Amino acid sequence: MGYPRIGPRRELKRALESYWDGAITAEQLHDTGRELRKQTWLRLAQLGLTQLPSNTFSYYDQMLDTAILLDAIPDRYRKHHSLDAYFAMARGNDSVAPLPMTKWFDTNYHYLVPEIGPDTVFRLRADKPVSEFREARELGLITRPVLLGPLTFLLLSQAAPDSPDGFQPLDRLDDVLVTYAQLLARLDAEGVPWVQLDEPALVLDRTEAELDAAKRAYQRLANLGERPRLLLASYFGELGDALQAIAATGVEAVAVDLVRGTTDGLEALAGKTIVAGVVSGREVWRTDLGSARVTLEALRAMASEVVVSTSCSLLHVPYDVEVETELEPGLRERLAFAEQKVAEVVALATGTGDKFQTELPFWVPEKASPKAQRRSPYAVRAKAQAEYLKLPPLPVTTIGSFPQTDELRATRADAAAGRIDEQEYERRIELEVQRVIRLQEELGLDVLVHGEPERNDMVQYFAENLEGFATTRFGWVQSYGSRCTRPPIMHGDVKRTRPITVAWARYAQSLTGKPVKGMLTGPVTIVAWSFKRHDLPLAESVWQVAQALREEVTDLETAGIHIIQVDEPALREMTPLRERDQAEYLQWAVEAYRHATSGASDRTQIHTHLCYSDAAAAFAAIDALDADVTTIESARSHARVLAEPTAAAFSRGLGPGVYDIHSPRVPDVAEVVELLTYASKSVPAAQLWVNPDCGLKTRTYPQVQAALRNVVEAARLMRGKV
Ligand SMILES: Nc1nc2c(c(=O)[nH]1)N[C@@H](CNc1ccc(C(=O)N[C@@H](CCC(=O)N[C@@H](CCC(=O)N[C@@H](CCC(=O)O)C(=O)O)C(=O)O)C(=O)O)cc1)CN2
Ligand code: MET
Ligand SMILES: [Zn+2]
Repeated sequence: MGYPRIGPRRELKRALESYWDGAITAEQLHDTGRELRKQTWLRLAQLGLTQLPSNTFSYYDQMLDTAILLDAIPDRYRKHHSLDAYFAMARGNDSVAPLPMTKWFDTNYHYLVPEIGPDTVFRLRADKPVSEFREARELGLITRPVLLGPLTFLLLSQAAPDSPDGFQPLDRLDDVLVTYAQLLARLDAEGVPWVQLDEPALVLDRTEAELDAAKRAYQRLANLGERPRLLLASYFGELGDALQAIAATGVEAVAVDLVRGTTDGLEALAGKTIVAGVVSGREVWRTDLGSARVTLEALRAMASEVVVSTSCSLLHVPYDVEVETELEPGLRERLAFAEQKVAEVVALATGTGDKFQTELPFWVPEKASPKAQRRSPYAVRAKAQAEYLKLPPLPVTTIGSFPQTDELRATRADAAAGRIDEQEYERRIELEVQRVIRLQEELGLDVLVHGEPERNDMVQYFAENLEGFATTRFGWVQSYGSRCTRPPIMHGDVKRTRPITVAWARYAQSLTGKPVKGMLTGPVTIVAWSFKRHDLPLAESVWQVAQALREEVTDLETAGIHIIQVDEPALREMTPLRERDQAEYLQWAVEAYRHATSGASDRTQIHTHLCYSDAAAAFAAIDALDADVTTIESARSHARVLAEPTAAAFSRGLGPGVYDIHSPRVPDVAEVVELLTYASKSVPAAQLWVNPDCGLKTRTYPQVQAALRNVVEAARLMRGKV
């Protein structure tokens, strides 16, 4: 369905960042891209894959590539040269802000949200799919170009700012289809035998009108005279009601996710090819080949042809487990990354390969745990905290991380390679904590943080310090653009064997008379951004992490930390895609969060932080977390979320972000005052906090210093007024 593209050693990341720094030319960047594509196709062919995808490469994001393919480029980006326009849409520049970025379904991958208006002119710019097809053909390989389908493209786009009320990008379906039809004709003329159209949006709850649109769209494409054969690819869940709509069209093949879905109802696809996604593209356990064969056998009775595949693109897993020589061998042999998964697909198709069975213990659910609850209700705690902490109105704080400098990353790399000993490592981190504390005191912040300099990543760091997780050396997975994470692998029961964050928090607190906020990543987020177990319900894994965090909260309190933040930026991301599954998830997710935090005494203030989340939709869940203070991302959207009735009903501490940390721009005082003035209309002054949108780790010190100075100044101006 698709393959990682960042490079086995993150070659694309390095090339992109060098290009953005002006250190290499566009031609050199293209050379890296070409080489990565070539290596990928050759490797896939060598592994025995007979149907190779193309056009799955991207310099930043496939959604953005599709907007370019259709020439749906907002005017403000048009004055730039094409590659620069592309990166301006992706990252912004001095004169123009980027397109918004958001989560791709329930993954940790982020896409750019195109803008479609009633007047957007669609025009085919087929260069990329055509040239990638030709590149592979020059290597002697015929590929299947992969395109984002028209439904998913429009359903994930946003209405351009000047659109009339009620306009939806999907209203432009007919016009977009004209361009897709031209594209299919163009690919046909190139000799392309098959085209894959990705439609993951069809596995979500869809209205009748949307299902009708899907049926109409694919009927129309299928009825074209000159076209390659069409593979409509669904993934991340079951097609449900969309199955009938698609079955009624003339597409030759349909890909179905048989890891998250079943074969139920697939008889509807009789006469078509079923591309059977039996190897998970989302998790890293070896496939149970025996039960996959049973599934494939069942399908043979339903379809004219069965093709073996992964459940979705392999973009979401690392390249190769063989290079992870430091993993415990007993664990490594149970794992499959992209290369191993392709080998599994080939083994299933050819009927070869060992009959590897993942025999894991069956989990017996424990008795329901008692309700996790703080000792007193919020109002009582708020009073105890106000008396104890004596914070000024509109307290100023940050979200946790300070800039991750090259020196810090080098320090971590030196420690890992044994070039410096533990003592020297700790000395360097102490110096960084001192610098961060001093800076915050100078700037006049009210609640300080230690800056997270010891953490490589907010999830990986905890995983490295808990039992039950393994971490990799090269297992990078793209999160957005050039940014990657190495998701930890949950493979056993999670246990905390020693305090994790306490020593650094205590050290930071010893340097200042102001309160230092302890900093933990929440149970849902730690699990969401890890590879999960498959022998244990998700809720149980999350609960185990919650128990470990609960112990950490108690130790932080004992060490004299009176404000503790437990971040849950992935709370919304892990929400099941279908509405019918959402209530149950929210219940156990919230329960786990409360288990992690409810050991705290009344006067300990619990903060939580959410970002990349549609806070308006999440306010009810946020309220249920029962945290004393919640900080959310809002600067980029000009705090519009606060206009929602759900926000007005929110009765706890709330810190809407006033500094967009995803941009190098420094907000001025007037701008922050304006945001705070707006916020103070819906949030009572006694509840309002002042903070950036998110952590500062991707920014530089000069930016952070200037921005925080303005934020503090704005808060002081506001204190006189509210
Ligand atoms: N897990 C996770 N998911 C998340 C987020 C997050 O913070 N964590 N934030 C949101 C947005 N996603 C993001 C994802 C990644 C990064 C990010 O900055 N990633 C860094 C890597 C972070 C990391 O793990 N760094 C390690 C390893 C650094 C490294 O590259 N080391 C070199 C060697 C360095 C040297 O020799 O100097 C190497 O291994 O090759 C460290 O600092 O220790 C990057 O791609 O550049 C930011 C946001 C949502 N999802
Ligand atoms: C993606 S949310 C980040 C929260 C974390 N405490 C930080 O500041 O980096
Ligand atoms: Zn955040």
